[in-house]
Amino acid sequence: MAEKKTKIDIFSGFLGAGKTTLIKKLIKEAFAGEQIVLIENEFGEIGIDGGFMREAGIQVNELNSGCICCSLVGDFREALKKVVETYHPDRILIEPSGVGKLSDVTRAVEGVAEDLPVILNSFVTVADVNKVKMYMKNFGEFYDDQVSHASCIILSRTGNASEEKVAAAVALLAEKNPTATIVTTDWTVLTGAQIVSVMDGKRDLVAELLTEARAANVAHADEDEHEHHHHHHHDHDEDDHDCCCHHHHDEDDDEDEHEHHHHHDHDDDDHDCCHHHDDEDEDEHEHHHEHHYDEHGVCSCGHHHHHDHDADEVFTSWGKETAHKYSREDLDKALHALDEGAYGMILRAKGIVDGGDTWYEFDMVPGEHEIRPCGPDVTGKLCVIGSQLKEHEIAELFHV
Ligand SMILES: Nc1nc2c(ncn2[C@@H]2O[C@H](COP(=O)(O)OP(=O)(O)OP(=O)(O)O)[C@@H](O)[C@H]2O)c(=O)[nH]1
Repeated sequence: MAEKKTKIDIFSGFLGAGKTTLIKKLIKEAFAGEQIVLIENEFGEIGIDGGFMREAGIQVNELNSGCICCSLVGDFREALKKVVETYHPDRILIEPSGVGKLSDVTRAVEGVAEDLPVILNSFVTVADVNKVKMYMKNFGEFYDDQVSHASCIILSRTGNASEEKVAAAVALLAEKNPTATIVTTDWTVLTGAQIVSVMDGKRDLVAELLTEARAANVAHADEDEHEHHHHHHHDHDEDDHDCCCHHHHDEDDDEDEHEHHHHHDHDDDDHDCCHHHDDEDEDEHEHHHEHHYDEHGVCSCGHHHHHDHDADEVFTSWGKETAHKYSREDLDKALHALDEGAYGMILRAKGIVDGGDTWYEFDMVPGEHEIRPCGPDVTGKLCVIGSQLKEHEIAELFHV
């Protein structure tokens, strides 16, 4: 009997895009009968997402480290091997850091997957419909890499977006990746199974139509030859038209083609985090070299980093554990303040804190935030990610 192969699905997406939300939905709605292992790589000092996954009883291997490709090749090889050999799961979901390059992740997974009974099933990229333009402009090096290497792109927050906004996002994404299926329907009205069938490539209408057209051509050629007039009906309403073509990611994708936009362009109408930096000189946009992997000669992933930037050269994170108590109003005020620009370019903040009577979890991305009551944790945790973070001021803002 053939050995069962574990499917590997990689969920990439920029900070706050909605990866965790999507994974939660799929685990609940689509993977209920399957044995799932989630491997996360949180960018940031405190991996807050680990908490809820642990609650859900799912094995989490958190790899808290800046350089995603390095940590993947180092810890990840072992983690993946161990997970496969110990659990023989049906699927392994990998959620890399929001600022990791998908190409680094997929290459690392492909490398370690060769000797294991696994198949790389999908490379999904979650993209916030409201931020496609802004992130492409400001963080193209990371963002475009995630977009162009995806086999399936799932737009988040389309429920509140206008048709024009969705169309504009699709046009930009399709330009960078003409072959990926782009899911535009608000995912709250889709079932998890519908989303998984797109990820698994079962419902690729373009492929179905191409197959149909090809079959029709053959049929016509046949007819011409034999002057027969049989009607060849090709029935494609079954879901088993498994076209694998869109899972191929030719290695000739030229990474050097990625432009390194680090200026802060703000001429769009999107909510953006950066509108307070218009007067910045492009060159002034610093690249923190605190975690410069070049000083070790070669990064352990073996990739050349000459013109590339590691995520942690551009993005930094600030994290604190705290027993401080925050009212909902305190949090609301602090999260609004973070979005004003005075604390650096904040791309993401999240945390779980003691609120006195209850605990609160919060999530912030540029232009919006959410505060939810939740159960207590062992201590409060705060995490802020962005570039040019004013750490001292952020600490003061949160009274820590
Ligand atoms: N309205 C709406 N909110 C969403 C959607 N997707 C995500 N969010 C919210 O956006 C915030 C961030 O979502 P996450 O799922 O944590 O995003 P993530 O990509 O895992 O973020 P990182 O942890 O930074 O990698 C949360 O407050 C979510 O509730 C969506 O489709 N619609």
